[in-house]
Amino acid sequence: MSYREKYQEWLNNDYFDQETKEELKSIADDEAEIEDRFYTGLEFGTGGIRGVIGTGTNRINKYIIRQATQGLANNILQQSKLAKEQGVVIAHDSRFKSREFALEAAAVLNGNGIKAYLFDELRPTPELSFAVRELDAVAGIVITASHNPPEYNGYKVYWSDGGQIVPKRAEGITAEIDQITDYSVIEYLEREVAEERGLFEIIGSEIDDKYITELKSLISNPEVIDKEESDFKIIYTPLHGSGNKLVPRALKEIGFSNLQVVPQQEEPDPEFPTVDYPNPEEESVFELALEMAEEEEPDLILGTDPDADRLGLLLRRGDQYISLTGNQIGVLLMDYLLSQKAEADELPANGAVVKTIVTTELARAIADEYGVEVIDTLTGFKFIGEKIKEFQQQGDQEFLFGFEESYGYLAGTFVRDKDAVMAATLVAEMAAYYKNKGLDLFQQLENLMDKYGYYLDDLESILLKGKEGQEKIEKILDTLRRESLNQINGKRVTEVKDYLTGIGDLPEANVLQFDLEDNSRLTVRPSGTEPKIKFYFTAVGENWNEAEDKLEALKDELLSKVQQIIE
Ligand SMILES: O=P(O)(O)OC[C@H]1O[C@H](O)[C@H](O)[C@@H](O)[C@@H]1O
Repeated sequence: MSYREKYQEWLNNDYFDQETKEELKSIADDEAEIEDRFYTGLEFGTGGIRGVIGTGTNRINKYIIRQATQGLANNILQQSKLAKEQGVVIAHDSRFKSREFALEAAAVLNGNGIKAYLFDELRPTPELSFAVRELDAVAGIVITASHNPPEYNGYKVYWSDGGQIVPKRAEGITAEIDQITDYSVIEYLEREVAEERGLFEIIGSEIDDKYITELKSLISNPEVIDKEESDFKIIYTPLHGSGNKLVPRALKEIGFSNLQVVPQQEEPDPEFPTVDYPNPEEESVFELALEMAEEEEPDLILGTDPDADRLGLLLRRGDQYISLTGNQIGVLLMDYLLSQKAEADELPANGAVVKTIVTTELARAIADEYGVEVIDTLTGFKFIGEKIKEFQQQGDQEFLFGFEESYGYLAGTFVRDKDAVMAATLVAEMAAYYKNKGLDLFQQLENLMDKYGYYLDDLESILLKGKEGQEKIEKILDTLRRESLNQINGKRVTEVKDYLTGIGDLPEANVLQFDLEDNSRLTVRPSGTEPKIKFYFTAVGENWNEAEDKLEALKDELLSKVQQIIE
C-alpha cells in the first residue's frame, strides 16, 4: 500500500476513532506530512521502537502499540505453551500517554489470554527487567522513549531472561507485526473483564522491596558509608522521570541520609520543562542542581534519565563541579568492584566484564591486571544482557560488570539491562570509600590512568535527518570503506575492522573501526536510536596533555575529511 492509500485507510476505516480522524483531516493539505506519517512503519532499533507521538504508521499511537503487542503476543504463543499463565510484565515512564499505552498493551495481551502484570504507576526500566525474572514472566514491555525529547514515546521489549530482545527475536516479532494489516484482527479485552478472569494484576511496592533487597547485597563497604554518612552529601535529580521512585529510597536505605532531590525536577512531568533534553549525558541538565549546590556544597550530584537506566554525575573539586564521561564512570566502577572483590578474595577465576566495541579500552588494561577477561559486544545494552544469559547457559564464565560509554552500567545478575538506580548507589558508595581515603573520584581516575595509560575518549555526532540525511550517512561510511585510511594524525593504521564482514563472533553491523600504531582508535557507525552518524575517538598518551592533544588532532583530521565527503 502506498502512503496515500494507508492515509485513506486510516481516515475511512471504522476501527480508528474520531480523534484520530480529526488529526488526519487537519493535515489533508500537507502532502509531505502525510508522506512522513505513512511512508513507513516503526522498527526495533538499538533500544526498541521509538517515534514521535501522533497519528500514522510512522508515529507512536495506541494503534501502533496494539499492533506491536498483537505481534508480540503471536510470537509468545508460538514459543511457549505456558506463556499465558506466565504472563508479561508492563512498566512505563513519565511521558505523554505512557500510562494509556501501557493499559492498551495489557488489553491486547489479555485479549490473547495472556496474563498482564502492570506496575501501579511509573517505574525505572531496570526494575521491569528485574520483575520479569522475579515473576517468572515470559516477557516484559516498557513504554518509554528513554532520554528522547518530550514529543517521543516508545516500546521496549524484554524476554524471560530479563534482557531486552536481541535482533533475531526482534525479527521474529516484527514478522508477526508486519502480518497485521487489518487492525480489527487485534484481540482486546476490557480491563474489568480481564480482572475478573485473573488476567490483569497490578504490582508495585512488593517488587520495589525485593529489588532494594537485591541492590543492598551489592554494597561492599557498608561501614564506610556509615562512617561518612552525615558528612557525605548528595544532590539527586530524576529529571522529571521514574528515577525518583527508587533512587532516593535506595540511597537512604544503604545509609546516605544526607540527600536532597532537586525540587523543581522531582515530580514526573512529560514536558521535562526544566531541561532541553532529559539526558544526563548533557551537563546542562544539572543547572538547577548546581544552583542548589552553591548553598549545599554536596560531594556528588547525580542525575538519571526519564526511565532511569542512564546515570550522569558531577563531583565537587574545591568550589567547582566537574563531570565525568560514561567511560570514566564505567572504568571507575569496574575497578572499584574488581578491587573490592580481590581484597575480599572473592574474585572468581572465570570472571568477565562485558562492554561494547565503542566503549573505552582502558577497561581492558585494568581488567587484565585482575586476570578478568573483557568481552566486547556490538552497541546496545541488550547484547550485554544476552552475554549474562550465555554465561549462565554455558556455565563457563561469571558476569562481574557491564558498561557502555553511553552512561549505562550493570553489576550483579538480578537485573539484565543498564541500571541507573544501581549505578547511583554504587557510585555513591565508591565516592564515599575514596573520600575516606582522602581522594575524590577524579583523583582516583588519574591514579588509574597513571598506572594503566592515559586513555581519553570522545564522541562526536552529526545530526542528519530524513531520507537525505540517511543517504549522507551511507555516503560517509561507503567513502571511508572504499578509501581505507592508511594513516591518521601521522600514525599508521595497523588494523581496519569492517564489522559488516562479521568480526570474531559478532553479528554483522554497519561499523568501521581503525586502530592506530599508538593504540589510538577511531570508530564510525550510524546511531540506532537517532538520525545521527557517530564518531568515537580514543587517544592514548603518556600523560593527560599528550593524550588530549592527540585526541584533538584525531578529531580534526577525521571530521574535516567527513565534511569534505558530505559537502
Ligand atoms: O548509538 P545508538 O545506537 O544511538 O545507541 C546509544 C544507546 O542508546 C540506548 O540508550 C541503548 O539502550 C544503549 O544501549 C545505546 O548504547
